[in-house]
Amino acid sequence: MVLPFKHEPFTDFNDETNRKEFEAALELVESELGKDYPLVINGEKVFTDDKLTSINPGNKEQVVGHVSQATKAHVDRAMESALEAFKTWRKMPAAARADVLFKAAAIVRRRKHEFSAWLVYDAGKPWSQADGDTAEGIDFLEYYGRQMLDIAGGKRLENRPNEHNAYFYQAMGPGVVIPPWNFAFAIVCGTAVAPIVAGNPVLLKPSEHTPVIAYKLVEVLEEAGLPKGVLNFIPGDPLEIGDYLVDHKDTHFVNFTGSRATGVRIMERAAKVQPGQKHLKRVVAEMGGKDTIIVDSDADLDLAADAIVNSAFGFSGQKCSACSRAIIHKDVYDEVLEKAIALTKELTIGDPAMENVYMAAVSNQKQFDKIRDYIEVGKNEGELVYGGETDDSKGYYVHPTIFKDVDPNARIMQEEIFGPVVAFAKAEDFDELLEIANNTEYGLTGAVISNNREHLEQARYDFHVGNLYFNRGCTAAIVGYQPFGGFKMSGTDSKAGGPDYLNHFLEAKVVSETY
Ligand SMILES: NC(=O)c1ccc[n+]([C@@H]2O[C@H](COP(=O)([O-])OP(=O)(O)OC[C@H]3O[C@@H](n4cnc5c(N)ncnc54)[C@H](O)[C@@H]3O)[C@@H](O)[C@H]2O)c1
Ligand SMILES: N[C@@H](CCC=O)C(=O)O
Repeated sequence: MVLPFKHEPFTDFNDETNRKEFEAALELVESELGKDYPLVINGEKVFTDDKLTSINPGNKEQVVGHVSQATKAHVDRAMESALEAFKTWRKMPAAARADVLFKAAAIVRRRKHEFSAWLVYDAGKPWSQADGDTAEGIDFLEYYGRQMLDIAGGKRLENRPNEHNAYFYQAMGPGVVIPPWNFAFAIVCGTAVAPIVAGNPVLLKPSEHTPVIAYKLVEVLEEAGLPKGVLNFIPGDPLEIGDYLVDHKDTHFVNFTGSRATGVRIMERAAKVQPGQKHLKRVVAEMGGKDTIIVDSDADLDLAADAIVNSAFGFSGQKCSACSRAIIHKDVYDEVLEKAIALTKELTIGDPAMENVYMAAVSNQKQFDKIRDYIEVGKNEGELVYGGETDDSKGYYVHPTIFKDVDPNARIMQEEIFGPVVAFAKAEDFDELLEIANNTEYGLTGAVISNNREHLEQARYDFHVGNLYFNRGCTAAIVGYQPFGGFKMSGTDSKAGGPDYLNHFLEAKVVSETY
């Protein structure tokens, strides 16, 4: 009997014992940096000469690992092994498939700080953010295992005399999983294990920025008993194998999370039927955000400032859910801005491998350059009232940055920056707060800080985002509690960590028997 789902608790780093244990995990992982990692195809470890090097974003000199890169020929081999594995994995009882996930969750839980320490080095995550990422990965394993058990029996249909009707779900076939680097354990884990537990073998192409922690997941699933060929690990240059994976005639689905540009490209390519392809491909594409917190005239202003600062600067704003727009009622604008600046001044920034800091380096040079450029753009679009400093001499450090009096149509109000930059703007009344909140092409998360029940109810239906929060920040959805996915150009609204998620990777079948 499986216990009810409960989300994995976060570690309290004020506790001396927890801090010591985390430091020990960092030491362990540091002693393992710089190793070589293979592809995994049909359970076989394949080392290639062409390797990508993963570095610590907080300390560019430090090599986290050298990871073999797959070619198109490797993709073909991986697909063949996935097709072979599909023959048996799809018929494995749902409970047995779920057990692999439950066992993997138990393994990761026992080695939780070690996984988080890998995230500190591979993704540059501060301790608490790394801990949250690992906890979310555990949650996905526990939640999707249970969800599979729940739907394994199918749905009830009506029966007539001498006729028995059955409605059940079956796997679709092998698919491709393409995650981003920003939740380098949780999203990799969730987007891979959901189709797997549903019975579909997977080709996993991790982000080129965080391949080592992705390999650690592959090891765990193997240890948990996943049969060979069900999870093929094929890191590689997206320019070489990205389109090839999506276009492959045997790809049945693409489970993608990443930028709008890549998601749209995948959608378009996957729609084209290739020679020899005998099915339509499904695409789950969870993409970017330009997320807004609106603050009403009647609101808890300390809560508002806290929500804005933590949603904008947690993990340096590198969350699709991050608050990059704070739209404030004119009566409380100055006060909220002042409080937000005061809170931001208290944030600590540094190398996350050295101490438990609030913010660390951003992920990579491309990210750093992009954010720095947007800060320059912002200087012409509003008034820089805090931060703006950047330094990539040792790692990719960007300080938390606040602009005020920005036109809601300005570039820094419309384009996803994916860094620690938040723009403030003023609105006349609640209608205008909502109008500005909705005036982007994205629709992922948003929050309303208000004591006015009528206004909250108005926002419930008129604030067009997939994940809307009242009187809290707009980040940190929890599996099973806030299923996650966006509207508009934020994606296909897949609601990861929610009760319908596995259906994206299943076909419903009806069998009707006459007696
Ligand atoms: N909506 C969500 O749930 C969610 C969650 C996390 C991140 N994101 C978004 O992800 C973005 C940041 O991640 P990123 O920088 O890794 O995004 P990205 O689009 O650059 O890369 C995402 C993945 O796609 C791969 N890729 C790149 N080009 C490809 C191609 N032509 N074909 C196939 N695969 C290709 C990359 O190698 C990577 O694995 C942000 O826009 C963020 O908002 C969204
Ligand atoms: N699910 C995460 C965001 C994932 C994207 O980066 C959150 O709710 O903050």
